[in-house]
Amino acid sequence: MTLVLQGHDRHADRILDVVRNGLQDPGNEVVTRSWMRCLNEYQLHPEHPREPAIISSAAMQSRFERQADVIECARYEMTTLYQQLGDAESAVVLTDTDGAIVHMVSSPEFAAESAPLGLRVGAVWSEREAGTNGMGTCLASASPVSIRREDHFFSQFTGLTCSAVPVFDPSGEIAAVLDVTSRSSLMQQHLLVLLGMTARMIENRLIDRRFSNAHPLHFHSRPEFVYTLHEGKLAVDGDGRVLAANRSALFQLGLQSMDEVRSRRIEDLFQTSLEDMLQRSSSSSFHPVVTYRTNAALRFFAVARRPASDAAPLRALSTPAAGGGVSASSLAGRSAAARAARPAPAGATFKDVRLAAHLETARRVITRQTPVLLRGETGSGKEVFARAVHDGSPHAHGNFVAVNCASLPETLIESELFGYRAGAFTGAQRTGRRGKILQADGGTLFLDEIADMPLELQARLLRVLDERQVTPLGTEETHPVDFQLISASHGHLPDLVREGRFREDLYYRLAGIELTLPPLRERSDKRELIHGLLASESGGDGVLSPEAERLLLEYAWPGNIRQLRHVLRSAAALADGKPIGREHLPSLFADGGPAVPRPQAALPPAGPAVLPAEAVADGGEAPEPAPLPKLNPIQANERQVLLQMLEQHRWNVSNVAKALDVSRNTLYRKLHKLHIEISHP
Ligand SMILES: Nc1ncnc2c1ncn2[C@@H]1O[C@H](COP(=O)(O)OP(=O)(O)OP(=O)(O)O)[C@@H](O)[C@H]1O
Repeated sequence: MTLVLQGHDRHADRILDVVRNGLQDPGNEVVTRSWMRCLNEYQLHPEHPREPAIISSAAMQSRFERQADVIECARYEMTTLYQQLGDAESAVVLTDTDGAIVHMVSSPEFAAESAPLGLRVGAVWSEREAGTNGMGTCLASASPVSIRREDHFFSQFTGLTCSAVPVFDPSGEIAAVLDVTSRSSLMQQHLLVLLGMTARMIENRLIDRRFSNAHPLHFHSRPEFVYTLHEGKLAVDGDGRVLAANRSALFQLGLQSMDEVRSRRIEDLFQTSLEDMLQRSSSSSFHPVVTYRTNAALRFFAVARRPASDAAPLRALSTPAAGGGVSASSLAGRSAAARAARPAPAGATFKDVRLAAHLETARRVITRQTPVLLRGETGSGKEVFARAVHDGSPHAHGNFVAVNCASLPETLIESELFGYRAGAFTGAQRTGRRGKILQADGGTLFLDEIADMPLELQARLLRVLDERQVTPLGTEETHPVDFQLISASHGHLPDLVREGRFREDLYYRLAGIELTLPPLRERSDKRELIHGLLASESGGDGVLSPEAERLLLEYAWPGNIRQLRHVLRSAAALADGKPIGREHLPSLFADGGPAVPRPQAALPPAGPAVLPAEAVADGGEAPEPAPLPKLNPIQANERQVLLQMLEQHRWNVSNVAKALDVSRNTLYRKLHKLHIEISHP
């Protein structure tokens, strides 16, 4: 490793000079004060570097035990942060309050290179031992710090840059330090923000964990911030007394310390009782209810719940019913059936070099519970890819549950995702319904077109991802859930974040790793894909003439694999057993020409295969084409027009939406209503 000692005399001189002659750069006060402590208090000298102090593994055991819940709460967040950084020459590190490293996430290469410097579990990074450094100086100053290369007291660390933030426990004491140590000194400001967010997530988890017998109370002065990282969070006992609060709660209540809030009653803080809040929260399906701050007459929006430890077993929600309720045991049975019956799409191939590498990466990171965000043009195979990741993952025995956020009516997304109790709202099924999130428990949840999720639901989803538990509408029961998350978008989410249409914190949550799938025209396995799909669309006896093959290989495929599948299906039907030639691929290759004709023989009367939405969403058995439900003459006409437009635009929904001047959301809803299936052949 090139973390060099070179120039250490000059480095030492600079430190001694600054300490003796006072501050030259007021911006560096934290560093200068640390240098002073190192020299005067700890009697360290920059010219006499020390060997890293390492605690024996026997002694570390008791530290692990002491810090067990903090480490447990931090483990997942640290892995997520590491994936987000995408910096192979960095480590995310957690120390206890003595500066001893208790957990670390990094690449094996970086771990091996930096271990001799003491960057490993068991090493102590307090200022007393290691001089000025991210972890030690954060502990000493009890505040976030960035220690860049030459800020380090000892020259052996000047190849590194560290950013560190304190993690507080529910009593307001520092419980740990979270640090990123990297060779790169870029983006420190950005890094401190990310670290701060991660620390808050750990702190919130710690409250849930240590106070699982208490009533959680979430609040904020703006309703859209309830259930987010910015919310105030209190743990309240059965008598309505506050046991713990997060930092945001103190800030919003205008209090300085935990002592000022501990043992205060809910009535003192919000002019209402805990019972009243619980009742109103429950009857509002856990949408935030208004409440007031006593003295400052401030208005808050709040949700109170029963303790997580009271969570009812899954059975409470699961009535076996034709209408969608599914019992835990029947779910297990269905899960097995789904696995047996769920084939990879016929002709599926991932041999393109980029795609194969992405598949490998996604399969690797998903085992570490890192969420995967897929980008790719419409029809490029994001769902098929997600399914392949699921099938090769440790959760493959569970369900693969796909939810298309754009195709669900806004009013239904919430109940589809979270489920509901019988009679939770007008129109609810008599038996209640398990939401998609619960269906994905033990398996994989695939959120397609995530950019179309309404903002209020983004907050609820974020909460589920943070807390790993779900509360169906109309109930107070929380159900722990364990699922792998893959989401997809063909838009650029950071742009939407910038425009305020997508929550930044949710984006970071989803994008543990972000992979862009190549469009069909760029895939190196195009030939194989064409032949595989043709075999499946023609029942195995389709043959391409050399000219047709060349045309297919050269075409730009704006609708990607979905379009290719449709074209091959039409061509196979038109050729009727003969080799497919140019004449069977009509106007597709005349630029801007009319649509590819769809042969009646291969399809139901009014268009492509029509599947009931339910049949395709859960990754269940491969569905049979269903008979077209009865439509009135106006609907039938509308349906015909839409099918024609889809054909003209090669099944590119965005382009059709543009041509009709409606949002994609509206168009998806319309398609759904008219039983036009888009995402599958
Ligand atoms: N690797 C593949 N091999 C064979 N067929 C594939 C492959 N990937 C996708 N397909 C086919 O392409 C079509 C579109 O795939 P998919 O629904 O996964 O795309 P998508 O990117 O999720 O589309 P959208 O952006 O519209 O949601 C489906 O018919 C699917 O079976």
